[in-house]
Amino acid sequence: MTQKFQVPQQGSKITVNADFSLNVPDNPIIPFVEGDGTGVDITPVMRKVVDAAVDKSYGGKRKIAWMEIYAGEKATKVYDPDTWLPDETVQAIREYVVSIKGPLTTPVSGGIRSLNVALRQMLDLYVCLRPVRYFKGVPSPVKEPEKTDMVIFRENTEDIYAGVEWEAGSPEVKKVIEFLQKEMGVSKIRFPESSAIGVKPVSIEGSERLVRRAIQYAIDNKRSSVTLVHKGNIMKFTEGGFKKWGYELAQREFGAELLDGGPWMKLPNGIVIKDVIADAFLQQILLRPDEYDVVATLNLNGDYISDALAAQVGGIGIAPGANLSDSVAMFEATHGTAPKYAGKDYVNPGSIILSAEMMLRHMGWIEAADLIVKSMEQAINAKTVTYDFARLMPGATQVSCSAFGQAMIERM
Ligand SMILES: NC(=O)C1=CN([C@@H]2O[C@H](COP(=O)(O)OP(=O)(O)OC[C@H]3O[C@@H](n4cnc5c(N)ncnc54)[C@H](OP(=O)(O)O)[C@@H]3O)[C@@H](O)[C@H]2O)C=CC1
Ligand SMILES: O=C(O)CCC(=O)C(=O)O
Ligand SMILES: [Mg+2]
Repeated sequence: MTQKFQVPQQGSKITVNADFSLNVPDNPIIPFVEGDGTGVDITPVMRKVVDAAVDKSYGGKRKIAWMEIYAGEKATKVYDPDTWLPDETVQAIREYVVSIKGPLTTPVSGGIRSLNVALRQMLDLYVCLRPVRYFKGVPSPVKEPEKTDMVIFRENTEDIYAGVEWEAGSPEVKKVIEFLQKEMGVSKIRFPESSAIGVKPVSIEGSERLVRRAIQYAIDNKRSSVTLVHKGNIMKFTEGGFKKWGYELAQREFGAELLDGGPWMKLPNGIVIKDVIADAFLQQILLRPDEYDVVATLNLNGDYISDALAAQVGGIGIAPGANLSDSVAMFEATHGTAPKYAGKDYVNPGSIILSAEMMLRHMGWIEAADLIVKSMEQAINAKTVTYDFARLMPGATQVSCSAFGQAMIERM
């Protein structure tokens, strides 16, 4: 099949060195996936804002050569009705090293499995990095939102999220149940005739590489603690394993020592390694958010925690993220396609813009990244905001998705 996307003439590839540092040319080719639903609204605004920030910061010396690649509904139109995630899209994300994507729809119950999850698994993007911080002036449901300043490291390739499951009533699930009952002695499946079954794989390697990245991040960014969030009291070998392997790694690779007899630990530089059970964590982040800093957790917990923490600082309209392997980085918003608002130029583009801000920082284009943060802070300060903030912000001027991007550009 001939390649469906156009490689820009003017740009060149970002490359990776043996130590995983990047060589970023002045005109890097950055692949982007527009995304389904509100992707058509937020992705073009993100590109405009990024182009303006780069132009203002480097006076034309640097410029991104955007390259559209396809996934989701748009891929079914560009390729054929059954092609949701073309091989060449996956290959481009791998080859061009740094990319950004809009949200992709996953139907509930039947239909295709998540393309987002598939991308993370196929490219082994094992870290889902989601920083959560407060922007002054953003309306929040908590009294002191500025106390929430956490960086989530969510394991991105394993867990019940990996999608190993069988439908109720299927011949496959019957086989699995029979195996569990007859060969594994499982007697606790409450309704064996009508159960669907899912499997939760959690490995030592998968847990260790995630916790390693979280601890290294805490060290590099002078953070105060790393908290392992798990449900290890109930799921002893999977979530409990994650906690155990996390502590062991901290001790073995980072020289952590027991704190007051354990189980909490302390690194030689004072960073505390601790753990908390997931349900308790979800109430403590509301009551005492300042006790948490870097958070390392499994895939499903991380999904829930991301949206919950985002709400504390104003909602998923400004919650950015990155999916990372050792070499490849694919940036994306925390939120989904918000289908009811699709194509209405209505939603907040802040989340994908801040994901692009993370991308620029990752590329070492710090000045442009800083300019994005500054202009967003100023637009919010001027109470020029999209519906999600305006409905909670007395005296705000509600603007469209594209007008919010424009308001940022005017403040650069
Ligand atoms: N990485 C990805 O691509 C992701 C994809 N998805 C997929 O997206 C689809 C829809 O999922 P759903 O559960 O509705 O979750 P969404 O995150 O798409 O939307 C939930 C709610 O969040 C608010 N919201 C979402 N985006 C924005 C934005 N840009 N600005 C302001 N508010 C926003 C809206 O709240 P309100 O109604 O209050 O205005 C919206 O109704 C599903 O198919 C899901 O699988 C979900 C998450 C991530
Ligand atoms: O893949 C999806 O559709 C949902 C993913 C999601 O909610 C997330 O990664 O935060
Ligand atoms: Mg989610």
